[in-house]
Amino acid sequence: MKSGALTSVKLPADWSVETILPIEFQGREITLEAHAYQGETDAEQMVVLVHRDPDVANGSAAIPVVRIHSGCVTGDIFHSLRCDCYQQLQAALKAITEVPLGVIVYAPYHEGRGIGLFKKIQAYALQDQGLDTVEANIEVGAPIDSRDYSLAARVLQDLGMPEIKLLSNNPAKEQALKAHGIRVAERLPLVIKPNKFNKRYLETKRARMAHKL
Ligand SMILES: Nc1nc2c(ncn2[C@@H]2O[C@H](COP(=O)(O)OP(=O)(O)OP(=O)(O)O)[C@@H](O)[C@H]2O)c(=O)[nH]1
Ligand SMILES: [Zn+2]
Repeated sequence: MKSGALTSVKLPADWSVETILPIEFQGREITLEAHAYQGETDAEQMVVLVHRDPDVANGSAAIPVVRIHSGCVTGDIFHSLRCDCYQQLQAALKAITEVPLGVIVYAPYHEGRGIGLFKKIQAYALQDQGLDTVEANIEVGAPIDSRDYSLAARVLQDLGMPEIKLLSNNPAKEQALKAHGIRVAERLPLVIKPNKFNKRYLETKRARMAHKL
């Protein structure tokens, strides 16, 4: 295990394991590396999928295209139309498999922008009554966005990826990674066409959370 540049995150001795994960994607079988990481607490676990194109000479030296994806049970698993998470995840999978080196850092504990599944559904119920996504978080007594990117940054360092191309529309995510020592060479947009269920949510992200939509 390589030692990372960041020392702020206290990690257990055995904080990473690695295996191979074959997946079916768009009718094709793709074999990815799967790394699991364990943060300071049991709750902070993430899986990192790495795609390396075996046909590209020295592909591992390329600047990786990276998606840091916040867990969304309703979207990622059930393809909810209230958010854009599922489509973003699919677009990210496509993007990482089309480059010499591509990575998805999947953080289940970032569910609901860090407030967890129960409170997110509570916030949805308030949005049904007219609140927007920001107001609803405040109403349930939660921060608007409580995600912490220190572990993600530490993991990228461990993987030998101190410089990345970030798949995201969220400038705050880019800033947070930079603050934790990751160089973001480029931010690659991941814009999904709105539908009638997520139109207001996406509009609020643009207007109140500075997302580049
Ligand atoms: N609290 C809360 N969380 C939500 C809501 N809708 C989606 N989420 C969560 O928001 C997270 C995704 O964050 P987003 O703000 O959509 O996007 P982002 O990750 O900041 O930015 P991108 O990189 O551009 O996708 C997931 O964990 C979702 O579960 C909502 O209305 N309230
Ligand atoms: Zn979602």
